[in-house]
Amino acid sequence: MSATVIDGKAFAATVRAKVAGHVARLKEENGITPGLAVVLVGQDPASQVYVRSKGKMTVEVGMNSYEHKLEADTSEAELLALIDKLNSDPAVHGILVQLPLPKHLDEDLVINAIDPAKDVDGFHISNVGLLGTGQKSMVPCTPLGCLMMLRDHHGSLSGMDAVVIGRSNIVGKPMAQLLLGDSCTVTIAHSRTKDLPDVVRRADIVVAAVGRPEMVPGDWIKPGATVIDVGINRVDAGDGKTRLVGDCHYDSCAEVAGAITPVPGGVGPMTIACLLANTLTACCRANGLAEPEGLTA
Ligand SMILES: Nc1nc(=O)c2c([nH]1)NC[C@@H]1CN(c3ccc(C(=O)N[C@@H](CCC(=O)O)C(=O)O)cc3)C=[N+]21
Repeated sequence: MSATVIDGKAFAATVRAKVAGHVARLKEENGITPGLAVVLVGQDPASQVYVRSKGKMTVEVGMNSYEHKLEADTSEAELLALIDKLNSDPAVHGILVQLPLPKHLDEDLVINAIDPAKDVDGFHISNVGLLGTGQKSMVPCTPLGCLMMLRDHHGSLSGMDAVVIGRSNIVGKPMAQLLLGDSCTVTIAHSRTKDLPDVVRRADIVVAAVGRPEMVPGDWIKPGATVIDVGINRVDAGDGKTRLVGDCHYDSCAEVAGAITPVPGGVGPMTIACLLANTLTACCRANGLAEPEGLTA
Protein backbone atom coordinates (compact mmCIF):
# COMPACT_ATOMS: atom_id res chain seq x y z
CA MET A 1 0.00 0.00 0.00
CA SER A 2 1.45 3.31 -1.04
CA ALA A 3 -1.35 5.87 -0.83
CA THR A 4 -1.50 8.52 1.87
CA VAL A 5 -4.63 7.90 3.89
CA ILE A 6 -6.72 11.05 4.21
CA ASP A 7 -8.07 10.78 7.75
CA GLY A 8 -11.58 12.21 7.49
CA LYS A 9 -12.36 11.37 11.08
CA ALA A 10 -9.43 13.43 12.39
CA PHE A 11 -10.07 16.23 9.88
CA ALA A 12 -13.73 16.34 10.94
CA ALA A 13 -12.66 16.71 14.58
CA THR A 14 -10.57 19.78 13.69
CA VAL A 15 -13.49 21.27 11.72
CA ARG A 16 -15.83 20.71 14.67
CA ALA A 17 -13.28 22.27 17.04
CA LYS A 18 -13.14 25.36 14.81
CA VAL A 19 -16.94 25.52 14.74
CA ALA A 20 -17.02 25.17 18.54
CA GLY A 21 -14.60 28.09 18.89
CA HIS A 22 -16.81 30.32 16.75
CA VAL A 23 -19.93 29.21 18.62
CA ALA A 24 -18.32 30.09 21.97
CA ARG A 25 -17.48 33.56 20.65
CA LEU A 26 -20.99 34.07 19.24
CA LYS A 27 -22.44 33.26 22.63
CA GLU A 28 -20.03 35.43 24.56
CA GLU A 29 -19.83 38.49 22.32
CA ASN A 30 -23.25 38.45 20.67
CA GLY A 31 -25.45 36.44 23.03
CA ILE A 32 -26.44 34.16 20.11
CA THR A 33 -26.56 30.35 20.18
CA PRO A 34 -26.81 28.72 16.75
CA GLY A 35 -29.66 26.21 16.51
CA LEU A 36 -30.12 23.22 14.21
CA ALA A 37 -33.50 21.53 13.70
CA VAL A 38 -33.49 17.98 12.35
CA VAL A 39 -36.74 16.48 11.10
CA LEU A 40 -37.05 12.70 10.83
CA VAL A 41 -40.20 11.14 9.39
CA GLY A 42 -40.64 7.43 10.14
CA GLN A 43 -38.48 4.88 11.92
CA ASP A 44 -35.80 3.80 9.48
CA PRO A 45 -33.13 2.37 11.86
CA ALA A 46 -30.12 3.65 9.90
CA SER A 47 -31.64 7.16 9.82
CA GLN A 48 -32.30 7.03 13.55
CA VAL A 49 -28.67 6.19 14.29
CA TYR A 50 -27.48 8.97 12.02
CA VAL A 51 -29.89 11.55 13.50
CA ARG A 52 -28.78 10.65 17.02
CA SER A 53 -25.10 11.13 16.21
CA LYS A 54 -25.84 14.47 14.53
CA GLY A 55 -27.76 15.62 17.61
CA LYS A 56 -24.89 14.62 19.90
CA MET A 57 -22.27 16.47 17.85
CA THR A 58 -24.51 19.53 17.54
CA VAL A 59 -24.63 19.80 21.32
CA GLU A 60 -20.88 19.06 21.61
CA VAL A 61 -20.00 22.14 19.56
CA GLY A 62 -22.26 24.24 21.80
CA MET A 63 -25.25 24.61 19.51
CA ASN A 64 -28.90 23.97 20.31
CA SER A 65 -30.31 20.81 18.75
CA TYR A 66 -34.02 20.49 18.04
CA GLU A 67 -35.14 17.02 17.00
CA HIS A 68 -38.57 16.48 15.48
CA LYS A 69 -39.55 12.86 15.08
CA LEU A 70 -42.76 12.35 13.16
CA GLU A 71 -44.80 9.20 12.50
CA ALA A 72 -44.23 7.43 9.17
CA ASP A 73 -47.81 8.27 8.10
CA THR A 74 -47.43 12.02 8.72
CA SER A 75 -49.31 13.99 6.05
CA GLU A 76 -47.64 16.43 3.72
CA ALA A 77 -49.71 19.26 5.24
CA GLU A 78 -48.47 18.42 8.75
CA LEU A 79 -44.85 18.29 7.62
CA LEU A 80 -45.18 21.57 5.72
CA ALA A 81 -46.77 23.17 8.79
CA LEU A 82 -43.76 22.13 10.90
CA ILE A 83 -41.34 23.52 8.30
CA ASP A 84 -43.28 26.80 8.30
CA LYS A 85 -42.95 26.99 12.06
CA LEU A 86 -39.20 26.30 11.93
CA ASN A 87 -38.77 28.84 9.10
CA SER A 88 -40.18 31.59 11.32
CA ASP A 89 -38.49 30.49 14.55
CA PRO A 90 -35.56 32.89 15.21
CA ALA A 91 -33.81 30.29 17.44
CA VAL A 92 -33.52 27.93 14.46
CA HIS A 93 -30.73 28.81 12.02
CA GLY A 94 -30.53 25.49 10.19
CA ILE A 95 -33.20 23.00 9.12
CA LEU A 96 -32.45 19.48 7.89
CA VAL A 97 -35.18 17.12 6.74
CA GLN A 98 -33.70 13.64 6.76
CA LEU A 99 -33.93 11.91 3.37
CA PRO A 100 -35.29 9.68 1.98
CA LEU A 101 -38.85 10.59 3.00
CA PRO A 102 -41.67 8.00 3.03
CA LYS A 103 -43.03 7.54 -0.49
CA HIS A 104 -46.32 9.40 0.04
CA LEU A 105 -44.39 12.65 0.61
CA ASP A 106 -43.08 14.77 -2.29
CA GLU A 107 -39.39 15.36 -1.47
CA ASP A 108 -38.90 18.26 -3.89
CA LEU A 109 -41.97 20.04 -2.54
CA VAL A 110 -40.88 19.55 1.08
CA ILE A 111 -37.25 20.62 0.52
CA ASN A 112 -38.30 23.70 -1.43
CA ALA A 113 -40.57 24.73 1.45
CA ILE A 114 -37.49 25.30 3.65
CA ASP A 115 -36.28 28.91 3.89
CA PRO A 116 -33.20 28.81 1.59
CA ALA A 117 -31.22 30.75 4.22
CA LYS A 118 -31.85 27.90 6.69
CA ASP A 119 -31.34 25.11 4.16
CA VAL A 120 -28.13 23.70 5.67
CA ASP A 121 -28.29 20.69 3.31
CA GLY A 122 -28.08 23.04 0.31
CA PHE A 123 -30.81 21.10 -1.48
CA HIS A 124 -33.29 23.97 -2.05
CA ILE A 125 -33.61 24.94 -5.71
CA SER A 126 -32.42 28.49 -4.88
CA ASN A 127 -29.20 27.19 -3.35
CA VAL A 128 -28.66 24.82 -6.28
CA GLY A 129 -29.01 27.78 -8.66
CA LEU A 130 -26.76 30.02 -6.59
CA LEU A 131 -24.04 27.35 -6.48
CA GLY A 132 -24.36 26.75 -10.22
CA THR A 133 -23.84 30.43 -10.94
CA GLY A 134 -20.98 30.84 -8.47
CA GLN A 135 -22.96 32.96 -6.02
CA LYS A 136 -22.95 32.72 -2.25
CA SER A 137 -25.18 29.81 -1.18
CA MET A 138 -25.57 26.97 1.27
CA VAL A 139 -23.40 24.14 -0.09
CA PRO A 140 -24.40 20.45 0.32
CA CYS A 141 -22.48 18.92 3.24
CA THR A 142 -20.95 15.84 1.62
CA PRO A 143 -19.45 17.62 -1.40
CA LEU A 144 -18.27 20.46 0.86
CA GLY A 145 -16.49 17.95 3.07
CA CYS A 146 -14.83 16.35 0.03
CA LEU A 147 -13.71 19.77 -1.23
CA MET A 148 -12.20 20.65 2.15
CA MET A 149 -10.16 17.43 2.17
CA LEU A 150 -9.02 17.95 -1.43
CA ARG A 151 -7.97 21.56 -0.79
CA ASP A 152 -6.15 20.53 2.37
CA HIS A 153 -4.26 17.77 0.57
CA HIS A 154 -3.44 19.59 -2.69
CA GLY A 155 -3.50 23.29 -1.87
CA SER A 156 -4.73 24.43 -5.28
CA LEU A 157 -6.90 22.15 -7.49
CA SER A 158 -6.49 24.44 -10.51
CA GLY A 159 -6.11 22.61 -13.83
CA MET A 160 -6.52 19.12 -12.37
CA ASP A 161 -8.61 16.50 -14.18
CA ALA A 162 -11.48 15.44 -11.93
CA VAL A 163 -13.91 12.62 -12.60
CA VAL A 164 -17.05 12.42 -10.48
CA ILE A 165 -18.77 9.03 -10.72
CA GLY A 166 -22.47 9.54 -9.97
CA ARG A 167 -24.90 12.29 -10.95
CA SER A 168 -27.15 12.62 -7.90
CA ASN A 169 -28.50 15.98 -6.81
CA ILE A 170 -27.11 15.31 -3.32
CA VAL A 171 -23.48 14.54 -4.22
CA GLY A 172 -22.48 14.13 -7.88
CA LYS A 173 -23.87 17.33 -9.37
CA PRO A 174 -22.90 19.74 -6.55
CA MET A 175 -19.46 18.07 -6.28
CA ALA A 176 -18.89 18.75 -9.98
CA GLN A 177 -19.91 22.41 -9.49
CA LEU A 178 -17.48 22.83 -6.59
CA LEU A 179 -14.59 21.25 -8.52
CA LEU A 180 -15.38 23.48 -11.49
CA GLY A 181 -15.39 26.44 -9.12
CA ASP A 182 -11.86 25.46 -8.08
CA SER A 183 -10.85 25.34 -11.79
CA CYS A 184 -10.69 21.59 -12.29
CA THR A 185 -11.53 20.07 -15.67
CA VAL A 186 -14.59 18.10 -14.64
CA THR A 187 -16.20 14.97 -16.07
CA ILE A 188 -19.40 13.57 -14.60
CA ALA A 189 -19.61 9.83 -15.28
CA HIS A 190 -22.63 7.63 -14.61
CA SER A 191 -24.24 4.27 -15.37
CA ARG A 192 -24.46 5.01 -19.11
CA THR A 193 -20.93 6.33 -19.50
CA LYS A 194 -19.01 4.50 -22.23
CA ASP A 195 -15.60 3.06 -21.30
CA LEU A 196 -15.89 4.09 -17.65
CA PRO A 197 -12.51 2.51 -16.73
CA ASP A 198 -10.73 4.64 -19.36
CA VAL A 199 -12.58 7.79 -18.28
CA VAL A 200 -11.57 7.20 -14.65
CA ARG A 201 -7.95 6.47 -15.68
CA ARG A 202 -7.62 10.06 -16.94
CA ALA A 203 -8.42 11.51 -13.55
CA ASP A 204 -6.06 13.22 -11.11
CA ILE A 205 -9.05 13.31 -8.73
CA VAL A 206 -11.67 10.55 -8.57
CA VAL A 207 -14.83 11.12 -6.52
CA ALA A 208 -16.89 7.93 -6.34
CA ALA A 209 -20.53 8.49 -5.36
CA VAL A 210 -22.69 5.75 -6.81
CA GLY A 211 -23.65 3.56 -3.87
CA ARG A 212 -22.33 0.31 -5.35
CA PRO A 213 -20.01 -1.61 -3.03
CA GLU A 214 -16.39 -1.73 -4.23
CA MET A 215 -17.25 -1.09 -7.87
CA VAL A 216 -14.06 0.89 -8.62
CA PRO A 217 -11.01 -1.40 -8.75
CA GLY A 218 -7.41 -0.25 -8.43
CA ASP A 219 -6.63 -0.80 -12.11
CA TRP A 220 -9.03 2.06 -13.01
CA ILE A 221 -6.90 4.49 -10.97
CA LYS A 222 -4.11 6.56 -12.50
CA PRO A 223 -0.94 6.08 -10.41
CA GLY A 224 -0.71 8.90 -7.88
CA ALA A 225 -4.34 10.04 -8.26
CA THR A 226 -6.43 11.14 -5.28
CA VAL A 227 -9.43 8.92 -4.55
CA ILE A 228 -12.38 10.31 -2.56
CA ASP A 229 -14.77 7.51 -1.69
CA VAL A 230 -18.26 8.79 -0.87
CA GLY A 231 -19.93 5.39 -0.76
CA ILE A 232 -21.05 3.93 2.58
CA ASN A 233 -22.36 0.44 1.83
CA ARG A 234 -23.23 -2.13 4.45
CA VAL A 235 -22.32 -5.58 3.15
CA ASP A 236 -22.37 -9.13 4.48
CA ALA A 237 -19.10 -9.95 6.27
CA GLY A 238 -19.69 -13.72 6.31
CA ASP A 239 -20.01 -14.80 9.98
CA GLY A 240 -23.57 -13.33 10.24
CA LYS A 241 -22.09 -9.86 10.70
CA THR A 242 -21.96 -6.85 8.39
CA ARG A 243 -19.24 -4.35 7.57
CA LEU A 244 -19.03 -0.99 5.80
CA VAL A 245 -17.31 -0.66 2.44
CA GLY A 246 -17.02 2.21 0.01
CA ASP A 247 -17.69 2.46 -3.72
CA CYS A 248 -13.97 1.83 -4.29
CA HIS A 249 -12.11 -1.42 -3.68
CA TYR A 250 -9.92 -0.03 -0.94
CA ASP A 251 -6.87 -2.31 -0.97
CA SER A 252 -6.33 -2.32 -4.73
CA CYS A 253 -7.02 1.43 -5.06
CA ALA A 254 -4.68 2.26 -2.16
CA GLU A 255 -1.89 0.40 -3.95
CA VAL A 256 -1.89 2.81 -6.91
CA ALA A 257 -3.47 6.01 -5.61
CA GLY A 258 -1.43 8.89 -4.21
CA ALA A 259 -4.06 9.52 -1.54
CA ILE A 260 -7.34 7.90 -0.55
CA THR A 261 -10.17 8.36 1.95
CA PRO A 262 -11.14 5.25 3.95
CA VAL A 263 -14.65 3.95 4.69
CA PRO A 264 -15.59 4.29 7.47
CA GLY A 265 -13.65 7.30 8.77
CA GLY A 266 -13.45 9.33 5.55
CA VAL A 267 -16.22 11.33 3.94
CA GLY A 268 -18.93 10.32 6.47
CA PRO A 269 -17.59 12.22 9.51
CA MET A 270 -16.80 15.23 7.29
CA THR A 271 -20.44 15.34 6.18
CA ILE A 272 -21.60 15.84 9.76
CA ALA A 273 -18.83 18.36 10.51
CA CYS A 274 -19.91 20.37 7.44
CA LEU A 275 -23.53 20.28 8.56
CA LEU A 276 -22.40 22.04 11.74
CA ALA A 277 -20.21 24.43 9.74
CA ASN A 278 -23.21 25.28 7.53
CA THR A 279 -25.39 25.90 10.58
CA LEU A 280 -22.76 28.29 11.94
CA THR A 281 -22.53 30.03 8.55
CA ALA A 282 -26.34 30.35 8.35
CA CYS A 283 -26.41 31.81 11.87
CA CYS A 284 -23.72 34.38 11.07
CA ARG A 285 -25.51 35.44 7.87
CA ALA A 286 -28.87 35.67 9.66
CA ASN A 287 -27.32 38.06 12.17
CA GLY A 288 -25.31 40.14 9.71
CA LEU A 289 -22.01 38.91 11.20
CA ALA A 290 -18.79 38.08 9.38
CA GLU A 291 -18.67 34.50 8.15
CA PRO A 292 -16.10 32.09 9.56
CA GLU A 293 -13.16 31.57 7.22
CA GLY A 294 -12.24 28.15 5.82
CA LEU A 295 -15.61 26.64 6.63
CA THR A 296 -17.42 27.55 3.42
CA ALA A 297 -16.79 26.93 -0.27
N1 LIG B 1 -31.19 15.52 4.48
C1 LIG B 1 -30.20 14.64 4.61
N2 LIG B 1 -28.92 15.06 4.72
C2 LIG B 1 -27.90 14.17 4.86
O1 LIG B 1 -26.73 14.57 4.95
C3 LIG B 1 -28.21 12.77 4.94
C4 LIG B 1 -29.57 12.39 4.84
N3 LIG B 1 -30.52 13.34 4.67
N4 LIG B 1 -29.94 11.10 4.89
C5 LIG B 1 -28.97 10.06 5.17
C6 LIG B 1 -27.61 10.42 4.66
C7 LIG B 1 -26.51 9.57 5.24
N5 LIG B 1 -25.59 10.49 5.87
C8 LIG B 1 -24.45 10.09 6.58
C9 LIG B 1 -23.56 10.97 7.17
C10 LIG B 1 -22.48 10.54 7.90
C11 LIG B 1 -22.21 9.21 8.05
C12 LIG B 1 -21.03 8.76 8.85
O2 LIG B 1 -20.45 9.51 9.59
N6 LIG B 1 -20.60 7.48 8.71
C13 LIG B 1 -19.49 6.88 9.44
C14 LIG B 1 -19.78 5.45 9.80
C15 LIG B 1 -21.02 5.26 10.59
C16 LIG B 1 -21.30 3.80 10.89
O3 LIG B 1 -20.41 3.15 11.46
O4 LIG B 1 -22.38 3.33 10.51
C17 LIG B 1 -18.22 6.88 8.61
O5 LIG B 1 -18.35 6.91 7.37
O6 LIG B 1 -17.15 6.81 9.18
C18 LIG B 1 -23.05 8.31 7.44
C19 LIG B 1 -24.16 8.74 6.71
C20 LIG B 1 -26.08 11.76 5.74
N7 LIG B 1 -27.25 11.78 5.08
